[in-house]
Formats: sequence, C-alpha cells, structure tokens
Amino acid sequence: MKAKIAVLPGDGIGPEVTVQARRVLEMVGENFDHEFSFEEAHVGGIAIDECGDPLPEQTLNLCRESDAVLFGAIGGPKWDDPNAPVRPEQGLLRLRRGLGVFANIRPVKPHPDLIDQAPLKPELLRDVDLIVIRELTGGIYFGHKSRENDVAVDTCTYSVGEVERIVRIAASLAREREGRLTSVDKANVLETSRLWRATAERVVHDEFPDVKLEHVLVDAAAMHLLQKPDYFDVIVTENMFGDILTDEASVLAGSMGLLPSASLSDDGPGLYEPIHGSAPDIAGLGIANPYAAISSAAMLLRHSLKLDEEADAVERAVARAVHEGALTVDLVRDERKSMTTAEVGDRVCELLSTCTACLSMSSRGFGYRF
Ligand SMILES: NC(=O)C1=CN([C@@H]2O[C@H](COP(=O)(O)OP(=O)(O)OC[C@H]3O[C@@H](n4cnc5c(N)ncnc54)[C@H](O)[C@@H]3O)[C@@H](O)[C@H]2O)C=CC1
Ligand SMILES: CC(C)CC(=O)C(=O)O
Ligand SMILES: [Mg+2]
Repeated sequence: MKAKIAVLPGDGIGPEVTVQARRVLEMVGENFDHEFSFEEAHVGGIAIDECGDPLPEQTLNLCRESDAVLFGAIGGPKWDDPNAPVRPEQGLLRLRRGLGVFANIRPVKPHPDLIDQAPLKPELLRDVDLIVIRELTGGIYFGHKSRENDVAVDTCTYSVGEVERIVRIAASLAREREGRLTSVDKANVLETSRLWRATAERVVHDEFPDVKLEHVLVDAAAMHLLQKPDYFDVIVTENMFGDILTDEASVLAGSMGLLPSASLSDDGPGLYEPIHGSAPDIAGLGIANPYAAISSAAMLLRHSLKLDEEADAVERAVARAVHEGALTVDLVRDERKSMTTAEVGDRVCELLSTCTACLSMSSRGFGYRF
C-alpha cells in the first residue's frame, strides 16, 4: 500500500526517539513491500525559534493531508519563561484540536522480562494489562484562561456530546476485552465530573448493557493503580486525569520510555506519540528509550493504516529485543550493560528483517489487546 506519514520530531529527546520509530516504519515498508513516504515538519519550541508559532500553518496542513502523524515530544527549559507569550505545549494542544483527535489510547502492559526491575513487587505486576482511554480535546487544558493581578483562572468545560463519544469508544473496547470499564472522575466535587458520571452511566446502560461499569474517584484511582494494578481492564477518564494517571501507570511498565499512544478522531489522520515529554534532563545524550516511540509506530500501522500483521511484527520485534536485553539505561541496573537509543533502534530493525519468529503470523506477539 501507499501511505504518507507526517513526522514531527519536536524538541529535546523527541527527534532522538522519532528517528528510530521512522527507521522501523521504513524497514516495515521494505520488508512488506509498502510505499511509505515521510515528510518532516517543525512543532513546539523549534517552531517558535523558527517562526514564532509552535504550530505553523504548514505543519498543520501537512498533518491534515497525511494518512498519519508520528510525533516526538515538545517543550524544554529554553521556552519555559512563565511570561513568554507562546509556549511549545500550545503547539501540541492546537495540533490535537486541529486534527480532532479526541480519543487517546494508552495501553499499559509490563513486559515479563522487566517486571523484576520495576519498583513495585513482581506479584503486583504479572497480570497487569490495562488501557487508559483519555479524552484529549476538552476539559481544563482547553478552557478559557485568564490572569489579572494576583488572580489566575483556568476553566474546565465538558459537554454531554464530548463525554458520550469517548465513553462509547471505551465501552466498545471493554466489550472486546474483559467487559469491565472503570470511569474515573471527581464527582464528589466537580460539576463536570457529575455530568461525566451521569452520561457514562446512561451510555453504558443503554448501549453496552453487557459492559460492567464502575465509577472511581480520581484520588482513589491513583492509589489503586499502585495497590492493585491488575484489577483494571479499561479506564476512561477526562483529559487532565488521564494525563496524570498515565505518567503514574508508566511506573508499572518500568519506564516513561515504554508507553506508546494513539490519538484518534472519527475520521482523518491519527496522531501517534510516546506518552513522555522532551526529557530535557537526558536530551542530547543519546540514551533516551525509543521503545515508546517505536511502539507508537506499531499503533500507527494498526490503527491508521490497518496493517495488523505489520504492527504485530513490530511489537514482536520489540518484545524480542527487550527479552534479549537490548535496553537503554533507564531499564538496566548496571549502566555498562545499557545500549544507546540508536543501538536499540538498530536491534529492532535487525530483528524485523532477520527474525522469522517476529515475522511469523503464527507466533504470539506481545499482544496489546485492542
Ligand atoms: N507530549 C509531549 O510532548 C509532552 C511534553 N512535555 C514537556 O516536556 C518537558 C519535560 O517535562 P517532564 O515533566 O520532565 O516530563 P518528561 O516526560 O519529559 O520526563 C519525565 C522523566 O522521565 C524521563 N523520561 C521521559 N522519557 C524518557 C525516555 N524516552 N527514556 C528515558 N527516560 C525518559 C525523563 O528523563 C524524566 O526524568 C516539559 O517542557 C513538558 O511540558 C511533557 C509531557 C508530554
Ligand atoms: C502538553 C501536555 C498536555 C502533554 C502531556 O503531558 C501529555 O499529553 O501527556
Ligand atoms: Mg503527560
């Protein structure tokens, strides 16, 4: 097949991990005989430096006319001045809104070979296999903001329609998995959460009677994620809660550098990005973990290009590479045994072209279930 992929590396470790994800897609194109074309554009801080706008019009246009968007990360201390008129993060938020990608899918499934190194007890992690569905284009990140003298305001707004569509996606997914949906809110305090809860209740009751819905307050959910993470199947929640809970959930997998994501709209290109940020503390050192970006590329193959076999092959190559110990420093106890970002990318590409088990449809992959 032919596909046009927009590549937005961004800032910090964004370009370092995105180049590895792009190499993996190129390798998939070669091995499976697809014609993928790639076009890069600036977003975030680098775009501010270039033209004063974190999402230049040509970047958004490129994304709109592509089949999918591969995104790195944005932001960093250079653009962190609280009085700055524009910030890199605005570029990402405008991109998500501009593409209408309201459904952010963040799977969390610890790799069996990494469980012993995670900060939580192995017995808590062995059966963890959960997906967070985060509403991505509404809520407090997009509400009206103001600042006057000593007072600042951020507004959180949700409409019934916004809640209905994200709950439908989450409930459909739960139906294909274990049929358990946990809706996370703060309905004891927030009016938006009370609307969220009532809407989720109605949609699931009317349209997904086979799905078991429960409501958990976000503060308790933060605790349960660490105390009994294997309890969860599908979690659906609003934008900011999903942002925070998935950083927490990355601890279950072992590193921020492991969690991928897909952001989808009703139609149009999907946006694929690791859940982590630009990691200024390690940027430029060549040690960032590229697995989250590479796994996001697998999600791109599956969701935007409908290439399941190819997506499975990438996930199997990642699983195999992790099993062999192809790990960056965030995942190894002995630094001398770590690989660089590029070495990990090399190994995944090698496995994709040489490992018959990775390419074989009959062998089992890592198996994100969605
Ligand atoms: N999607 C995006 O582009 C996001 C951008 N940001 C921006 O990124 C900048 C830094 O934010 P932080 O709060 O430090 O969050 P961060 O996610 O960039 O980093 C948090 C911690 O995780 C580590 N980490 C992150 N990705 C890693 C990887 N691939 N391999 C190994 N270690 C990794 C970092 O070294 C750091 O210690 C800020 O400007 C923030 O606004 C933050 C989150 C998401
Ligand atoms: C600009 C931020 C909202 C990005 C972020 O933290 C995320 O999407 O996880
Ligand atoms: Mg985040």
